[in-house]
Amino acid sequence: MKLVLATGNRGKLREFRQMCEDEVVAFSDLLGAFDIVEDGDTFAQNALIKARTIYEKLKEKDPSTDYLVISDDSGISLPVLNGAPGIYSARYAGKDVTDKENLYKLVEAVKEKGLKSTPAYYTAAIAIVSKYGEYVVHGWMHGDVIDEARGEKGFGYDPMFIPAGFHKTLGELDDDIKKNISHRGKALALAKPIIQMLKTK
Ligand SMILES: O=c1nc[nH]c2c1ncn2[C@H]1C[C@H](O)[C@@H](COP(=O)(O)OP(=O)(O)OP(=O)(O)O)O1
Ligand SMILES: [Mg+2]
Repeated sequence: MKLVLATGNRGKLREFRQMCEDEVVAFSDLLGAFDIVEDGDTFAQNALIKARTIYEKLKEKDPSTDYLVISDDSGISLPVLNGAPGIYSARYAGKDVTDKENLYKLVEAVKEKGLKSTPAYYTAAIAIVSKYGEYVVHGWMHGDVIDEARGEKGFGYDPMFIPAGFHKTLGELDDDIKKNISHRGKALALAKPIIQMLKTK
């Protein structure tokens, strides 16, 4: 069974493909690319919005196929910023901004607090939508963000995030380290048995 991933984020698509044994198809390959309005109040609500939207459009297009759609809504939260940017991580620097603009705005926010580093955590909510129902699982990754960006690996805020127990940023660490400790990897570890159960129904 193909897993359809309801994301437009290339970094996420790469990581899901690295972590999933099943073939992961980007929804844009089946439906063309389009934005989905994420107006939920939580990561879980936004993940469900994305997975439901793609599932419904696929069913309209091809009613005879059983699709299993998964999505990921994720972000970074800083207690020193009362949890910001949180669910607004993708648009922290504004509408239609790049990862780099978001990253450097958060680096500046850490500097404005007069800090060299401060605790932070990533949250990932993965939603699964199929004809048998809907499921949501979560994963978190704790660490610190620093007042500079180091390395080009990963995506988004990775160059300023140092996972707990490490001294390098996720911009400096390889994907094969990140996938074993990340919020996305932990959420996917919970999603996989559900996906397996749905595949065998
Ligand atoms: O592992 C990560 N490493 C670095 N940054 C990350 C990570 N995980 C999420 N993030 C950041 C990127 C984006 O600024 C926001 C996700 O926003 P989010 O709406 O879930 O994703 P998105 O808009 O990029 O793509 P989509 O909604 O199509 O899945 O948090
Ligand atoms: Mg998004």
